[in-house]
Amino acid sequence: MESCDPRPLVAILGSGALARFWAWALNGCPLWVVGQAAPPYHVHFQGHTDSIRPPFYHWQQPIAKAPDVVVLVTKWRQLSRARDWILQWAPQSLVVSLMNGMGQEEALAPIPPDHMAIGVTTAAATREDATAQDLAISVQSLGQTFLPDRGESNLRVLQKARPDLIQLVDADEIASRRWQKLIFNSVINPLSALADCANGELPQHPLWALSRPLLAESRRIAEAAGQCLPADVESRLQHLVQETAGNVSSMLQDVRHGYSTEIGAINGYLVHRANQLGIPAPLNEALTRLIEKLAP
Ligand SMILES: NC(=O)C1=CN([C@@H]2O[C@H](COP(=O)(O)OP(=O)(O)OC[C@H]3O[C@@H](n4cnc5c(N)ncnc54)[C@H](OP(=O)(O)O)[C@@H]3O)[C@@H](O)[C@H]2O)C=CC1
Ligand SMILES: CC(C)(CO)C(=O)C(=O)O
Repeated sequence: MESCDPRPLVAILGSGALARFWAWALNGCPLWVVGQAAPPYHVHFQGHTDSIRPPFYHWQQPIAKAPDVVVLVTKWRQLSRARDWILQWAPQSLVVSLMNGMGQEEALAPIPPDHMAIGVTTAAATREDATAQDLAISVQSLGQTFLPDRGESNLRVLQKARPDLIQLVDADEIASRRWQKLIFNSVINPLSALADCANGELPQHPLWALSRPLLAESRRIAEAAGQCLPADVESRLQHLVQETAGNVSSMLQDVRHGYSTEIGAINGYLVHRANQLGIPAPLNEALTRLIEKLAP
């Protein structure tokens, strides 16, 4: 029998920290997770632990029904597999990406741009798997999640499910928020990966001396690309570092596990845009090379 639930069916692609975060945050909504690490997931937040067991499919498993919305929260190294899954199982679904970095639209081709809603989140969760059977995350910050408001009713329903977490904003606001997040990641992620420390320890580390010139360089690139960043971007960066103080950045987690990182979509993207615009990006280029050497 057809379901008459008016809420969209959500497929969360990926079974890592952010995927588990959204499975927890949207618990109670019709959703399932697609990935390699099957539930239950234990979610530690503010001294409490919730255990959730969302319906789950392995990547290669056939699904019963196409989802209305796909929430894309894999790492860049797994993006082509996620794209192929969407093309096979959910070609008409709305794809909401909350991945860090830029260039998803190009990387997800041939999925049409009007099937994509690229958003951005400042939520922070760390994967803390004890064993392959004991999967957990620690939520450091609920953050804010911005999605484009293009009149899609499915996104409005999702926003109403978690109005405390999700905001629908116009295209200019999304672009500005994405650039801000890109710039924050371009500073916090490679510096924490090189310093091998949690975000909150960074300001005391000698490598943090690079943060100001790096921020200035990235800001020049953003402005040359037509993005006017808020005047207080530096204090916003410091605030994010404090808010995610206990977090091991996603880039440092990758380096520690010996996985390739998302540097190409973060600092590498800034270098690419700087080259297109004919302006220098020596710090972003140096950091990209250092991280690529650390985690090829
Ligand atoms: N974590 C965070 O706080 C934030 C992350 N992001 C972004 O979200 C995206 C996803 O990041 P995140 O969720 O942190 O990535 P993770 O490193 O936690 O997970 C990445 C992938 O690792 C695989 N995986 C999960 N569990 C295991 C396991 N037990 N053993 C081996 N592999 C496992 C999953 O693969 P599979 O897909 O096959 O299931 C998963 O998609 C990235 O673009 C990131 O930059 C953005 C904001 C905050
Ligand atoms: C906000 C931040 C820096 C939290 O660690 C993040 O997005 C990441 O780790 O990739």
